[in-house]
Amino acid sequence: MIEGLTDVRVYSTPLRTRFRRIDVRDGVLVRGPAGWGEFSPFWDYDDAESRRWWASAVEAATVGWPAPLRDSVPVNCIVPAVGPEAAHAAVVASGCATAKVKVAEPGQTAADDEARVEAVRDALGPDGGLRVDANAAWDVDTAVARIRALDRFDLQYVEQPVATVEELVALRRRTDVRVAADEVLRRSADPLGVDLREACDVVVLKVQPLGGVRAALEVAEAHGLPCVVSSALESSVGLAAGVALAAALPELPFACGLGTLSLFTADVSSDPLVPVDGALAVRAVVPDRVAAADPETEERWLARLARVSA
Ligand SMILES: O=C(O)CCC(=O)C1=CC=C[C@@H](O)[C@@H]1C(=O)O
Ligand SMILES: [Mg+2]
Repeated sequence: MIEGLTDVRVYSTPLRTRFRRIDVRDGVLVRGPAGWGEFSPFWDYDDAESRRWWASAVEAATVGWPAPLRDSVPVNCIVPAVGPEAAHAAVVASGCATAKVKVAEPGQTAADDEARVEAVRDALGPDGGLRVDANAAWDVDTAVARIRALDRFDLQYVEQPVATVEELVALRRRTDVRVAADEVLRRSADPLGVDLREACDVVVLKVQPLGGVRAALEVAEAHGLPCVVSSALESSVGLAAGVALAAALPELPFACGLGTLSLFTADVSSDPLVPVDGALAVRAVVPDRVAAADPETEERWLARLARVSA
């Protein structure tokens, strides 16, 4: 057992829809004097990159989070790379006034993206917030053309359309649509030091990849741009850390990307962090319903935890 921690539980849950090229989400939940924390770096992250994810779990379990400035956090509905009917239904079922749509999925076409985004605009109505996330898939010319086509449906912003800071800067000179930075920040070795001036209008903050709520607050302060807190596709335990960050930010101008439990077939808690009227309550989560992972998954996570926490 790691010092100060009283419980270590491995969870594993199938996703409803393939997302980020995975079908099952798994991770470790740890309990300490301040509550529960989640450690769930994706399997394509190496041990060095996973250290910030571990720091986030340790913060949650041992010291907890800064005092909240609000008691609920508006969230967007997440729409994976599904067909237009399923996209429409996901938005309506969510009750959220804002939606984020995945675009540029490998194997899909520009027409697939446009049909999905059109269906989401239809479901939201003209006043809803509609953003897209390309996960760095485009080059600058492609991004300019695709964003122009998708902005027929009135985009709030486009998240990580191209891969690098330099490309973001070049793109921003050629589009009027707001640009949000995600991967350039969360996968950077130095999230405080990345030069985002001229690269984006919005910063996406994710608690685990940035090393905890306090570390993410420092990143927000360093960049001085409007922030959106998003999940790293976590169980309710990890989502609670995102909600705590969103609740502690001095300003929260946009809905947050924390409405991702709809992608899970089951949660670790009998009181899951799902949006009610488009918002999440700021509260602690107790994982009282952890479905045991298979022995091989359990073994893999405990070995990973031992390496990363060493
Ligand atoms: O931002 C949201 O609404 C949901 C979270 C989300 O999209 C993501 C969560 C986890 C991994 C990422 O590929 C993805 C993202 O790129 O933002
Ligand atoms: Mg993103």
